[in-house]
Amino acid sequence: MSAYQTNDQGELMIGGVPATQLAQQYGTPLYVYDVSRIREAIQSYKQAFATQAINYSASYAAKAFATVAMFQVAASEGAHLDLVSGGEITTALKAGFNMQHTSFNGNNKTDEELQLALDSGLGTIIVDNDYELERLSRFASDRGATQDILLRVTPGISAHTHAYIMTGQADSKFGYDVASGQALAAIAKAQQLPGINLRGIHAHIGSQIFEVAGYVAEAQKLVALAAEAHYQPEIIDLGGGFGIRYTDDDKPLPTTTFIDALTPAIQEACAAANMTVPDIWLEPGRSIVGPAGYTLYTAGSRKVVPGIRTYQSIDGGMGDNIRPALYQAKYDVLLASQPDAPKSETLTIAGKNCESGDIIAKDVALPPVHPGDTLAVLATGAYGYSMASLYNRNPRPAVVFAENGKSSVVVRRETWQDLVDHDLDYDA
Ligand SMILES: Cc1ncc(COP(=O)(O)O)c(C=O)c1O
Ligand SMILES: N[C@@H](CCCC[NH3+])C(=O)O
Repeated sequence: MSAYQTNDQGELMIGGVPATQLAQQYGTPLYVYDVSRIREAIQSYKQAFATQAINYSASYAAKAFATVAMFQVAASEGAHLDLVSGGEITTALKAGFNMQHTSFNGNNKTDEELQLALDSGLGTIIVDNDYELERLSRFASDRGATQDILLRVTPGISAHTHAYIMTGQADSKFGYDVASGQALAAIAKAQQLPGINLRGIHAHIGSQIFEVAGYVAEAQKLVALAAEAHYQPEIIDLGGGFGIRYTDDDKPLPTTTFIDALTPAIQEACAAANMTVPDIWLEPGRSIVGPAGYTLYTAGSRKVVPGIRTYQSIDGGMGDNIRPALYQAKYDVLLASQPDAPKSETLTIAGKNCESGDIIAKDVALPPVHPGDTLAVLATGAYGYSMASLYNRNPRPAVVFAENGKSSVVVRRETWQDLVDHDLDYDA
């Protein structure tokens, strides 16, 4: 699929609605999702597994974009949810999500979060460490309950991605270390503790990954760990991390390529270890919502630094998209009214925050841009809204869903008044 769609007039279309119309109707900066693309991405996991003789579950990793409306779309497509905080659990409850179909990850779950998970009947808690395991055992036993869990382990695999989003290598804050024997000990311990039903093993090797080799190695490592522990898992959860296209530099693999590689890897490893093939669980986040999301901005002031570059400022920036500043992430930018017009300008798209590093895209080729024009940044659907901040007291943008030519607000725009509503006077 092309990275974007246009209508007969050559205008950028999102979910069947012209992007300039969305900008006019709802204001900018604005997050817009093409909901059909979210649905297609969820279905791509189902279709990829359909050809495999294996039981599976695909949980949407909510951290990529956690809102009530998104969880309702996930439910309508039959996806499960992976949650990482009390806030995400509360969002799932508000969305009316079947909590049995959710899992709960995180390296430092608080007592309140564990109790909320138990209160809400959350399906599977993915336990990260002994401190959590012992408290969960106690909390569940105290209420006469038994909680299904997986154990999160760190398999010692370095995926080729940005250092900040690598998680599977041994030097990581997440999970029980496999190499030093922590994971082996945890499997034995979890099987003994009251209030705990150990259903399997979980790992996540990183994010924005474009190779199957890491997943194959991960699958083999998890099966080997189970075999060494003389433990037959019901579930092996390989996490998420499937890479997407931000610019032409990124070459994402089709979902089927990943599934076609990791399924036989698990089957063969299980056959060699004389184990029954467990269910495979995955937790894709970025690949479900990333390409479906656009951020619309209005062009404002411009500064030409002769012989160096031209800064074109927009009415948003690092507050709504921290990824360029945090990971040196690259994005494509389009002139929404005529994305395919001849590109005669080279512009650096600068945010409005008080940071020199608040640059959304450097030296991008664009048609002539004038103040008031709508600019669209592509593939901002994952980790844009969910990592947004209030830096400089810029309110967070609204989120709009567009599908089949219709659009509606699913998160209302924050106002300046919202920002001060939480402030209290201090009687100095
Ligand atoms: C445990 C876990 N599962 C799933 C994900 C989702 O990853 P991605 O959005 O790259 O698919 C993450 C984030 O990297 C994660 O930490
Ligand atoms: N937030 C990161 C990915 C880390 C995901 C969580 N483990 C990103 O924007 O790429």
